[in-house]
Amino acid sequence: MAESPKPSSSGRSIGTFAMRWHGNSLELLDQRLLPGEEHWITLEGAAGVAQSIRDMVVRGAPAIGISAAYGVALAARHAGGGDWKAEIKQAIRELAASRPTAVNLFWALQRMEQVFHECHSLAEAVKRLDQEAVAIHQEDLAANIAMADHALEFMAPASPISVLTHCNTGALATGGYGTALGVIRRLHEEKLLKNVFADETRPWLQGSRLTAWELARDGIPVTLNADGAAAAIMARKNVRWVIVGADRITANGDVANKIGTYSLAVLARHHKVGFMVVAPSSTVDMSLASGSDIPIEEREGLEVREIRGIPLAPAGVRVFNPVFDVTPASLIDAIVTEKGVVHNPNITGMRALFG
Ligand SMILES: CSC[C@H]1O[C@H](OP(=O)(O)O)[C@H](O)[C@@H]1O
Repeated sequence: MAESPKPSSSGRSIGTFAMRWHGNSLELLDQRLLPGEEHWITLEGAAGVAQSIRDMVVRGAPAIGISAAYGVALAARHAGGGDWKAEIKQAIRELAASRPTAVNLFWALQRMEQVFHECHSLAEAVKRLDQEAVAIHQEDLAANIAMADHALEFMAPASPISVLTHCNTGALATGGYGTALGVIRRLHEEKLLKNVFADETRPWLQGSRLTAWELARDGIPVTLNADGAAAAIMARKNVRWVIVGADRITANGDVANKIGTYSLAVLARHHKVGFMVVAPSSTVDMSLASGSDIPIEEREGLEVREIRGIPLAPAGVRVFNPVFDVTPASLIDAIVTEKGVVHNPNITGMRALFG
């Protein structure tokens, strides 16, 4: 079971699988080095947190938002005391520029900025921004638990099922339990999980390096597969659901998620396998009408050409490396959030839950 945030005796330390908040510093588990090495990085400023998000030391839409919130709290904690307001505003700008697709980042920064504007002194800002960041973290963990409840009630499997998942949506990517992986954890806890097929999820390998590592640590039955095996698995392995996370969900129910999610949705529809998206409401962006409005991050070609410095392609070959894609609502059977389930998502269903 992934760790849940635990306040220390000082009440200032909140720890989970991927991050530890100490009030004057943030520790991040460097996810670039997993599964081979568990190395923690200690950060004392917003710039370091922004760089860690950009470099994917920490990744996963909710975890990006939570880390950014702690980054703003660090900016207040270590403000020089001169023009402290300018320092905090600059920190928010730097964090907002770290990655473009996961709306959780901007949702969290907006919450922190709202609190910041209510503060009349640096001392007040230090205290209240710390409290708000911790609240964002703890609310995300609570949302993870609520989503698992809603998903189990919605799926209501009569006997253990096999599922397939993509990327990493576990404790490493969230406040400490998981979105899609939280549902998978709950299926296992309820003895309703036969097996999880985990896509390796090229090129960054969140599936082989992170999901397989998380699930194996928790004794959850996981089978790692090449991304290209997903179709054969759906054709032959009696998978009941494909369960994935999200980085941004628009007003009509379109979903941006890790590259490869869209093809899984097409395959699932073809093979009559259920397709479920699990994400907290901090991932919903009702200001965008459809998935075509979502900014899709493209990362360095090196991430495809090499792995840890080992060439996998001719040096300098041109690469197209979008790290997210958009799955149309029409291919999604259910979007599960802590506020409830949108079945066969569309603008009406999304508005009913998110206004
Ligand atoms: C609950 S994590 C949501 C989402 O974030 C991941 O992207 P990345 O690893 O690039 O941060 C992936 O798309 C997950 O599904």
